[in-house]
Amino acid sequence: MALLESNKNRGEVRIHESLDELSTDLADYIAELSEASVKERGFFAIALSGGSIITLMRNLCGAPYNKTVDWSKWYIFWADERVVAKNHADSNYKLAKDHLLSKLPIVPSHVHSINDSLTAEEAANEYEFVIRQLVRTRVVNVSDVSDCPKFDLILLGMGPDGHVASLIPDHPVLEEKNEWVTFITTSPKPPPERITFTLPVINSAANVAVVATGSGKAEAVRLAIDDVGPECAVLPARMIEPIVGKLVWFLDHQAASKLKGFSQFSN
Ligand SMILES: O=C(O)[C@H](O)[C@@H](O)[C@H](O)[C@H](O)COP(=O)(O)O
Repeated sequence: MALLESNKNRGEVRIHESLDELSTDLADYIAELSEASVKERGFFAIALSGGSIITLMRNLCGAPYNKTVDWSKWYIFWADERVVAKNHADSNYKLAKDHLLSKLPIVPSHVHSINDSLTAEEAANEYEFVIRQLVRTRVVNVSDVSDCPKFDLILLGMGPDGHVASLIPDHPVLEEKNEWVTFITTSPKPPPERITFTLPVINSAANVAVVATGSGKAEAVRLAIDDVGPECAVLPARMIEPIVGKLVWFLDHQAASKLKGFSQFSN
């Protein structure tokens, strides 16, 4: 793993030679944040996304993490979810359950997935209500600087169009300032109906990690990280700017290949 120093305002940029190396680093990073958070607050509230990020977290299921991580303190949420039944192949809950959660000793009542019997709007409202209850008891921390929850870690994938969670480019969802969880019915990446954390919630987290791999993401990575002028300001991934939290990018060489300063790693 190497650190790229090009645009420090955009967080820490970690570049990996292979997906194996990235997975190892990602598991280490998550385990370290879990330890720090459990020590400090007694809980670890982590929000997952859908897509390749789940399989890239696979190392958490093996040694040493299966023994060293205090899984009993983990509380699982989703930064976005597709509005389908929980046993549907498109469900982000199912993806995480099949590849991760079923292999870890996480307390079932600590897994907070959406209610799949509701409409997208109802599911978003109910999910926000659930999070509000957990903020009240401080299972989920509260931000000192915004009227938002402060998740210990929000993990995001990124699409080739620069979307993160279900915050898609040029959509009014990017303007949502009042809700914690909202919904869309027109996602270009199927399925169209989704619920999503809003930008204020993501930007209030203690830690946000964006994971992007493959050459198809290289242009979006460049627009999200490099100093490329005002036109990139509307890219959802560029709008990830934690107010006081820490932003870390996990990239492989292909996804990082268009970043300024990348050539030093490619020889
Ligand atoms: O439910 C979803 O589709 C997501 O949460 C979405 O934001 C995803 O993380 C990105 O599209 C990256 O997905 P890939 O890593 O599979 O490209």
